[in-house]
Amino acid sequence: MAGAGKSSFIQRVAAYLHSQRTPPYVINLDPAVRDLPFRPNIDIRDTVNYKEVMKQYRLGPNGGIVTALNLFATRIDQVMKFIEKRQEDCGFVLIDTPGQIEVFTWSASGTIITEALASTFSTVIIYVMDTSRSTNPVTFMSNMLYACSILYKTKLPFIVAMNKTDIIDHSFAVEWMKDFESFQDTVNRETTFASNLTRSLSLVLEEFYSHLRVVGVSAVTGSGMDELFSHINDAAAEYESEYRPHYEQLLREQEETHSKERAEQLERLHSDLRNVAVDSRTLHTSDGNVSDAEPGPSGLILTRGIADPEDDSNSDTDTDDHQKTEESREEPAFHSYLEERKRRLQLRSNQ
Ligand SMILES: Nc1nc2c(ncn2[C@@H]2O[C@H](COP(=O)(O)OP(=O)(O)OP(=O)(O)O)[C@@H](O)[C@H]2O)c(=O)[nH]1
Repeated sequence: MAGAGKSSFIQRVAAYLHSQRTPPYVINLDPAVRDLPFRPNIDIRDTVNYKEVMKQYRLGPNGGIVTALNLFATRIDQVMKFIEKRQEDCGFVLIDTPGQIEVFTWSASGTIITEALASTFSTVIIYVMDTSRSTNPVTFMSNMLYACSILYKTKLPFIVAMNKTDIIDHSFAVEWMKDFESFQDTVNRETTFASNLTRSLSLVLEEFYSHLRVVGVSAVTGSGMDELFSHINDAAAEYESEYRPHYEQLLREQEETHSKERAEQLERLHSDLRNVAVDSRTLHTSDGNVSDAEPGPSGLILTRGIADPEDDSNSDTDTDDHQKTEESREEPAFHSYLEERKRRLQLRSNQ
């Protein structure tokens, strides 16, 4: 959520990795952020001018961010190449995303970017939550619903980083997740519609909580980093054992579907060409012989337009008929003309 401390968290994680002598590769995907507490290696703001996008397309702030991300998503191949190049010397790639859930998680470009990354690299989602602003059970539940929807949308290994533990310890939230009664007791103190809904939802989320990795961190003090990385390593291992085979299976299925479609298209092409061949029936091989066999498509193309001497001699078209008739009429006429000329000359010589 906005202001949860995502950018501060990235900065803290990057500092931690630097201290471990494994500097990360950092990408900023938030086009609307004004000041970043870290220097990204790739920054969406270098590619797309968010303010200009808003002006040109007459959009509001969220529309501007979505459009900027759409434009950036068209370059994801290049981003992937940059990451691949740096894979040797960077063990981790940190990606800061826009906070609004509809802008990244539920947008087409957000999905394209996530899937491109997740189909190639060990990808882990970290949901940064503002612990100090989640002490109210209704706000806590909103945060959990956000987290849950991101998990179900991305279907990737997932960690909840409860940030700002320097302000308040996250143990109350962990207790609410583990102990349903304790959460109900807190909610029961309120009788609003939101609290009734929250009570029902907590039942639904029990299953989600049971598989969740939760860690308390402070982007300001840097506490919780060791535990966070232990969770990240677990999550990465989970990616390799469960998600990668799943993605590879999906890729194989996609490839199979494509090759099946290609084969069907080729088959359609063959049968179309066979239909053409049926019309012409008799075909001529390249050596000039007549073949009754059905040709392949290339045979048909090669023999098209080759002249057949027999056809020429036996040609029996309307035009030929017309020429023959004319010639047969012209010959006796010419004879009688010559006869007439001869007769006149004889007459003239006799006179
Ligand atoms: N006390 C305390 N404050 C924090 C912590 N992390 C972040 N903050 C403060 O929370 C505010 C928001 O932090 P950001 O890192 O900008 O949060 P963000 O989620 O990136 O914000 P948006 O990009 O606006 O969504 C800033 O004033 C930070 O100093 C923390 O661990 N403890």
